[in-house]
Amino acid sequence: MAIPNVRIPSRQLYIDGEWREPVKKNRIPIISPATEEIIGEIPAATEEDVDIAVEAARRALARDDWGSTTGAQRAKYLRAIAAKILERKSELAKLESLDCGKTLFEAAWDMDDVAASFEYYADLAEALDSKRKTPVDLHLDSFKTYVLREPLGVVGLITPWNYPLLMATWKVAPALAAGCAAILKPSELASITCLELGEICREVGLPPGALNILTGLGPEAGAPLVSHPHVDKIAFTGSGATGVKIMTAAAQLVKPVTLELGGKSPIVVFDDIDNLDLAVEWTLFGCFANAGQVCSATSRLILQESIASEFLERLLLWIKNIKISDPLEEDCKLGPIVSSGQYEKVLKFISKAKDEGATILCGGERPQHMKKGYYVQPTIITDVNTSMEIWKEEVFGPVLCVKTFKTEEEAIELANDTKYGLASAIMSKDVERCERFTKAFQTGIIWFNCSQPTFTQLPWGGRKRSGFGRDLGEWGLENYLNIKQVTQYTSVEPWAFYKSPSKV
Ligand SMILES: NC(=O)c1ccc[n+]([C@@H]2O[C@H](COP(=O)([O-])OP(=O)(O)OC[C@H]3O[C@@H](n4cnc5c(N)ncnc54)[C@H](O)[C@@H]3O)[C@@H](O)[C@H]2O)c1
Ligand SMILES: C[N+](C)(C)CCCC=O
Ligand code: NA
Repeated sequence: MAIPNVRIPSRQLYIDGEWREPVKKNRIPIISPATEEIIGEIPAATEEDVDIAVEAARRALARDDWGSTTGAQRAKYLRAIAAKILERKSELAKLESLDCGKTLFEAAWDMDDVAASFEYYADLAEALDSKRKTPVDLHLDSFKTYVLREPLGVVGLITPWNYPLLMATWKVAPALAAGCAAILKPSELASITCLELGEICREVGLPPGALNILTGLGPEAGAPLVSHPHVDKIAFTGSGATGVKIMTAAAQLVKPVTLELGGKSPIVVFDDIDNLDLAVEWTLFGCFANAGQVCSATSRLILQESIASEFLERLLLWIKNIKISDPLEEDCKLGPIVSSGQYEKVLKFISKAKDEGATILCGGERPQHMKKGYYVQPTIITDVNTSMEIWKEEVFGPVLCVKTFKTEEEAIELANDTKYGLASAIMSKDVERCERFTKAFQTGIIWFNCSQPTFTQLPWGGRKRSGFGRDLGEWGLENYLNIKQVTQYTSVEPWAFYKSPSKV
C-alpha cells in the first residue's frame, strides 16, 4: 500500500527511558481503517511489563532528577516536548490519520492542541512552585499550619483511540507538571503517535521512568495497571463499560479513579436563531466531526417544530458538501470509522433504528464510491421516539437523530432525557433563555451557539454515566496532586489535657 510521505516507525515499549521488547514478545497488527490493510504493528504489553514499568516509575520518584524537581524544572521538559510536537506536527498528523482514520486537517488541529496543552501545563507547573506550601492562618498562638500540594505518586493513564495523542496529553501533561511518574496505556486501536511521544521524551532527556508507555490490549496491559498495588491512581478516558470494570477493580484497593466516559449529548435549536446556516453548520460539526467518534458529539438534535422542515432541508443541502474520502486527501471532511468492529456497531445501530420504526432521512450506508475502508455516510434519523435505542445509546459514528419540540419545558425535558451528562448545546439569540438552559442542563459542558470548541484552560468532564472528575484547566492538575496538611504545635507550654506528674 502506498503511504504518502510517512513511514510508520517500528517501536517497542517505552520503559525507564528506553525502548524495551515486551517480556512475552507479542505484537498487535495496525490495520488501516481507510484500506483495511495491515500497515504496521505495535508491541503488546502484559502484566510482566506493567510490573517493570511500575518499578521504573517508582525509582523515578525516588531519584532527585525527577522526584526532587521544582515545577519550573519540569516546565522545561514540558516546553521541550511541545516544541518537538510542533517540529514533527505534519508527520505526527499523518501517522494519526493513518492509524485512526481521522482527517488530516483534524489530526493537524489536534497536534496544535497537544502542543498547547504541554505549554499550558508548563505554565501551571511553574505556578505550582509558589503554591506548593500554603500557610493557613488559624489566628491561634499555639499552632502553625500549612497545606502541602505534592505529586500523588505513580499514576496509570488509560486512554481511547478517538483523539489518540490529545486524550493521552490531557493526562500526561498535568501528571508530569504535578511531578508524578506516569504509565500511559493508549488504545490498541491507535497507539502510533503515543509511542512517538516516547521517542520525543527520550530526545528531550525526560528523566527515565517519569513517563512509561505501554501499548497493548485492555485486559492484558490496562487491567494489571488498575490492580497494581503500587499504582496510586487511575485516570481513564473511554467507554462506560470499561469504566465500570476499572472502577470495580480499583475499588478493591480503594484506589482513586477519574472517569471520562461517553455521552449522548443534545443540541437544542430554537426558531429565534438569526442565522439558520450558522446553526446548521454547528449542528453538522457537532455530530459529524471526527466521523462522529467524539465523546461530546451532540448527536441528538432537538429542533423547534416551527423551523423543523426548513432546518432539515438546509442540513441536507450542507451534507452534500461533506467530502468523504481517504482521510489523507485534501479537503476530506469525513474519514472512516476506526475499526471493523466499530464500523459494524455503527451499521447495527442504524439498522436497529429502522427496525424500531425510525426514518433514515439521509445516509445510513457505506458511501458507494468508497470500495474499501470502514466508511459510513453522514446519517440523519427522524421519526425517533424516546424509547428507541438510537435516542438512548452512544453510537460513536456519524449518526444524528432528531426530535422536535414546541415549548422550552419540552426541550429541557428532552435534552436531559439521557443517562449521560457530558455536554449540551443550545442555539438561540435569547441570552436569558440560554442562561435558563445553563442551569437546567445536567451536564459538565455547555455550548451556546456552537458545539465542540474546547479550550485547554476550561474544565472538561461530565456527570451521571459520563463519569466524574475533570481533565484540563487547573482541575486537570489537581487530579495528580496529593493534599497534605501539616499542623505544628508552637507553644512551649504542655498541652495540659492530662495531669502532669511534675505538678502533683
Ligand atoms: N469523556 C471524555 O472525555 C471522552 C473522550 C474520548 C472518548 N470517550 C469515550 O471513549 C469511548 C471510545 O473509546 P474506546 O472505544 O477506546 O473505549 P474503551 O473503553 O474500549 O477503551 C479505552 C481504553 O481502555 C482500555 N481497556 C479496555 N478494557 C480494559 C480493562 N478491562 N482494564 C483496563 N483498561 C481497559 C483500552 O485498551 C483502551 O486503552 C467512547 O465511549 C467515548 O465516548 C470519552
Ligand atoms: C473537544 N474535542 C477536541 C472534540 C475532543 C473531545 C474529546 C472526546 O472525545
Ligand atoms: Na489503528
